[in-house]
Amino acid sequence: MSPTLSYAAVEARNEKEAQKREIRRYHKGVKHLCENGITKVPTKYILPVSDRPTNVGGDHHNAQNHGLKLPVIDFALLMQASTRSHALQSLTKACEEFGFFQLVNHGIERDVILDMIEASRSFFNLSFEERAKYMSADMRAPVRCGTSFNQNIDGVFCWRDFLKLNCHPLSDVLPFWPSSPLNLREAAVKYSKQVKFLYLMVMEAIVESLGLTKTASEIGSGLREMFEDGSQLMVVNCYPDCPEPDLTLGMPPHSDYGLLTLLLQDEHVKGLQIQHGGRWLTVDPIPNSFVVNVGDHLEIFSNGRYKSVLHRVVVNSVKSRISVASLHSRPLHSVIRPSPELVDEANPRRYMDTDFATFLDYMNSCEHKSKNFLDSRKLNT
Ligand SMILES: O=C(O)CCC(=O)C(=O)O
Ligand SMILES: [Fe+2]
Repeated sequence: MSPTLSYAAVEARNEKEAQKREIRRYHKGVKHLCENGITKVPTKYILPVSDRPTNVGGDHHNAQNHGLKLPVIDFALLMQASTRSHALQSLTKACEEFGFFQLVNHGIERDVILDMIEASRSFFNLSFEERAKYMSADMRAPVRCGTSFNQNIDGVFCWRDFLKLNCHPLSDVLPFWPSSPLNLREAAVKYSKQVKFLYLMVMEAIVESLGLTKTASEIGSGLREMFEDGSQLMVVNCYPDCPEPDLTLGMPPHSDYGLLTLLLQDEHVKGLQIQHGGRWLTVDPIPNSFVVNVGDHLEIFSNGRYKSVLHRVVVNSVKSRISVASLHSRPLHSVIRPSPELVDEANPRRYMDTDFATFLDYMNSCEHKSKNFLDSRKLNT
């Protein structure tokens, strides 16, 4: 016979059940929420006033009103012997001053890019049940669909759903990638390969821009291999239009963990903001370009000369936004450490060794805020 519960106990139990149902609902993602016709942002997504996009540091005139033209790096000029050294100087300046730049004349065919965007959009237009097949809490899964920033840990959720495709080694992971929409695999394979090539070229230029001649000549042709066998994670971000965009964010302030991120921004819908000079500045999209940014691993590798920069995403009430970020680093278990050529008496080593696996463990264990992972790797110099 079951014990009789008091009225208060029944109420408390019902309340708890309702809360659990609510949490399960949020874990289904923002797209699902919107498809069910919400007209207000649920409390779970409402940021404290100080973290809201319109009110950073009490400065109501920041962010959205200030467009930012990031430094532009012309890939074709970087690849041409007669113009390389000038282009390298621009690259150094962009990495030192902004940690971000826009890469134009990158040579990736327009169709490859448009097909990737189209396939991404189609994926998020699939039914919830279809997308849910790829939901997983395992950070190392070859494919992972989810919501918010780190949904297992985030106190306040952010207004983003994502599809993460592990791209390396491709032949091992490909069978796990979504089989619908039908064009997704083909589009993502073509796109990821071409972006990887672009990354390798830019990374080589960055090694040169850091003046790592010894590293480059010692490793010789091995330099390419050093990065070629690295990890590549493609993150397709979907930010549905939001009824109250001032209360929440598509992504909270964060830095990317890898060496470099190559980001395909929506050409028509702004949203990316970077922190520069103590303000949040909106990046104006340049058609047919990539936004490239320094990640934590490059900050470590360059012994702090190039810094990863905080960025976040704001949402809007009119148009949903898609972006595709390709995050590149060394292989999962390779050690990332400051290049010995950048360490001497005047420039002591500023970071301890780390690797991608350590980062994943960190992400699983605490709320990833701002640059706290990188801070945990800093040495007191
Ligand atoms: O959507 C964007 O513009 C930025 C995405 C981003 O920061 C990321 O995926 O790490
Ligand atoms: Fe990012």
